[in-house]
Amino acid sequence: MAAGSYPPPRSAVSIANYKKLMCHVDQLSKTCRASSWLESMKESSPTYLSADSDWKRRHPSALSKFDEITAASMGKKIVVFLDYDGTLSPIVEDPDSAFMTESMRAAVKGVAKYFPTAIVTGRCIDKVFSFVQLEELFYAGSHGMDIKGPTKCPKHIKAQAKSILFQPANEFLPMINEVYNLLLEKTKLIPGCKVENNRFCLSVHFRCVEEKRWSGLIEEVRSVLANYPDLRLTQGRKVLEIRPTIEWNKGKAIEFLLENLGFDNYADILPIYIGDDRTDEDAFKVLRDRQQGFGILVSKFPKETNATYSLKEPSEVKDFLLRLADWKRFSQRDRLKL
Ligand SMILES: O=P(O)(O)OC[C@H]1O[C@H](O[C@H]2O[C@H](CO)[C@@H](O)[C@H](O)[C@H]2O)[C@H](O)[C@@H](O)[C@@H]1O
Repeated sequence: MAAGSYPPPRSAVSIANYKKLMCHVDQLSKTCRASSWLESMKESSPTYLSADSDWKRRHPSALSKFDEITAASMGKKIVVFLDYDGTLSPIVEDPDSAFMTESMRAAVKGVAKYFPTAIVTGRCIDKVFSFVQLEELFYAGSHGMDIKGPTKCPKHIKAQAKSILFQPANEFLPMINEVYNLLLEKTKLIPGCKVENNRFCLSVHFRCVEEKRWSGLIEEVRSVLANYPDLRLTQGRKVLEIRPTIEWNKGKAIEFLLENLGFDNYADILPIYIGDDRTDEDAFKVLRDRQQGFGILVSKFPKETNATYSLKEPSEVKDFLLRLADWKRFSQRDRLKL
């Protein structure tokens, strides 16, 4: 008998046995779905690739190809997009302690002096602002579902861009808060688990949860979400992320920002996006598909990516940002000398 066929063949199996069988099939498929989540939780993100040398050729260091990047920007306006965790700050166990260094802050401030610069993060804006503390930046929090212009506008930012405020998932706020409370309750007995409210999305952290408890955790999370079909589950670096099912992500957020920065000719912009996680791939893909600008993946290991270039870790991100600001400063000075 084909599993799940309907109506049940009465001659072959009694109704009671059929129900038992269906229950078993249902359990089995739940276990399969949970175990595929479990497998994915065990992997890093995005998926690691084993062969190294070809990857480095396809995604060379943005530092070694710095001249190529600046050459492509000739006659164009560079716009800088920066992910936060794992890009500007190293990954740490406690999400509340993911501070960026003073020298990284100075490097970000340096690029923002010359180029429109945005932080694009899964965090809520208030939280990421408490880490970054730079008023001259655009912020796209909650995976791009909360976009805000700078509170202190550098001269090169057009006035209309300053007032940007866009929140495409507003109607989901009550639901997100309800699910946040349910998840707090459901996971309170799982040692090391932390639920973070990122305003328009939620994070369930399992970095500090013993691996033997991961399957229990994913079951709890999925049991809560079963009653909320308008929310979906994705995964980042040792974190389960819950967000509205709307067609919005970091890629859409950067498209929105590019279109609303107030430049006359959108085609004359060269966006540079630097990020380390799966959610950043949406932004890399937008740039790749539009053949506009460059994605830079931050990773020590080869990973499947839509980024063009790579950087190994936040300290290299800092070097890249410092170099970009220096390059602009010197090229402006040279122009003045002419
Ligand atoms: O888009 P991002 O800025 O990269 O935000 C993605 C998630 O980042 C944070 O979690 C990650 O960093 C933590 C601190 O280093 C680390 O403990 C955790 O394991 C990582 O997944 C943030 O806490 C999450 O809410 C974001 O979704």
